[in-house]
Amino acid sequence: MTVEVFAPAKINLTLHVTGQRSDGYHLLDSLVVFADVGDRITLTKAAETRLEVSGPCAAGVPTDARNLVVKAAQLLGVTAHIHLHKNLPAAAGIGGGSSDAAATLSGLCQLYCVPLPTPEAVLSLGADVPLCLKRGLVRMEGIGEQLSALGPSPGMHLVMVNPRVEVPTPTVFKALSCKENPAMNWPMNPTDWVLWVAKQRNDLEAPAVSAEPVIADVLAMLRAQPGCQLARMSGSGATCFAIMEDAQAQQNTVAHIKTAHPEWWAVACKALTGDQFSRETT
Ligand SMILES: C[C@@](CO)(OP(=O)(O)O)[C@H](O)COP(=O)(O)OP(=O)(O)OC[C@H]1O[C@@H](n2ccc(N)nc2=O)[C@H](O)[C@@H]1O
Ligand SMILES: Nc1ncnc2c1ncn2[C@@H]1O[C@H](COP(=O)(O)OP(=O)(O)O)[C@@H](O)[C@H]1O
Repeated sequence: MTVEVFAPAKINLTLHVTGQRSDGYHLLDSLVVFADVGDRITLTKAAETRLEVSGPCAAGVPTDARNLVVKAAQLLGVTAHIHLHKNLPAAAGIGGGSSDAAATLSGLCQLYCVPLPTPEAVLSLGADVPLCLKRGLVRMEGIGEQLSALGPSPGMHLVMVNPRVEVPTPTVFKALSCKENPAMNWPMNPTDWVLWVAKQRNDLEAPAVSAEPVIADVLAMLRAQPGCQLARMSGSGATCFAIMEDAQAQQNTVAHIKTAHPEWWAVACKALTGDQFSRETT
C-alpha cells in the first residue's frame, strides 16, 4: 500500500518574538496560514527505510538520517520507502523540512494504522512540526507548541518569493538584538484583517536582512507592484510573501519578478482552507 501526502509551505503572516527561555529557545506569537504549494511525499511499507529526494529544489537536501522525514519515521518506530519531491526551497522560512516531517508522520500513521506520537515527541522533531500538523488559520505561541485554531483561513491571493539564499534559523535568532517585543495586538479585525496584519510585525525581518541584504530587495520589489496590499518576510527568511488585491495583480507580479530575476523562486498561491491531508493510492 502506498500513501501520498502533501506538505504545504507554512507562511508566518506575523512573527513576534516576545521573550527567550533559559534553554535559548525564543517565545513567539505568530499568525500562520498554509499555502497550496508544497512538497509531495510518497510512502510505501518496507523492511528498511530508504529515502529518495527529487524535484526542482532537491539540491542540497539531505538524503540520509539528517532528513526530517527519516527522523519522523524513526520517531514512530516504523520503516518505509520514502519519496520526497521537493518543490519548496530549503532553509527558507516556509517550514519545508518541518512540513515534510509533519506530513510524513501523518502519512505513516495512516499506512501503519498507529496513532500520532505525543505532542512532546512531535515537538522534539522541531519547534515548527506541531504547527505543520494543523491547517487553516493558526495562532502559534510558546516556542511553537501552543496552537490555537482560528478557523478556516481567509481567501487571499498570495505571492511567495525566495532569492535563493539559504538563511539558517539559528543565525537569525542569534542576530536578533531585542528578544522581548510586544505580542500581537489582539483581537484581529475580521472585517479588515489585511490592515490588521499590516500593523503587526515579523521581528526576524531586520536580523535576516542584515545577514542577507537581498531580502530587502525582494520586499522592495514586491511592495512596488500594483495591487500589493502587504509584503513581509516569513519565518526566519529568506522567503517573502505578498498579499495581492486580486488574481490579475498576483499573476502580473509573479511574471514581473520571474522576468526581472529568473534566478529567484517566485510562485502564485492561495491559502489552504480545508484539512485534506493525504491520499491513499493503492
Ligand atoms: C522561525 C520559525 C517560525 O515559524 O520558522 P522557520 O524560519 O524555521 O521556518 C520556527 O519557529 C522555527 O522552527 P524550527 O525550524 O522547527 O526550529 P527548530 O529546528 O526546533 O530549532 C532550530 C533553531 O532555531 C532556534 N529557535 C527555534 C524556534 C524557537 N521558538 N526559538 C528558537 O530560538 C534555536 O536556535 C534552534 O536551535
Ligand atoms: N525534508 C527536508 N527538507 C528540507 N530541508 C531539510 C529536510 N530535512 C532536513 N533538512 C535540513 O533542515 C534545514 C532547514 O530546512 P527547512 O526546514 O526547509 O527550513 P526552515 O527552518 O527555514 O523552514 C536545511 O538546511 C536542511 O539541511
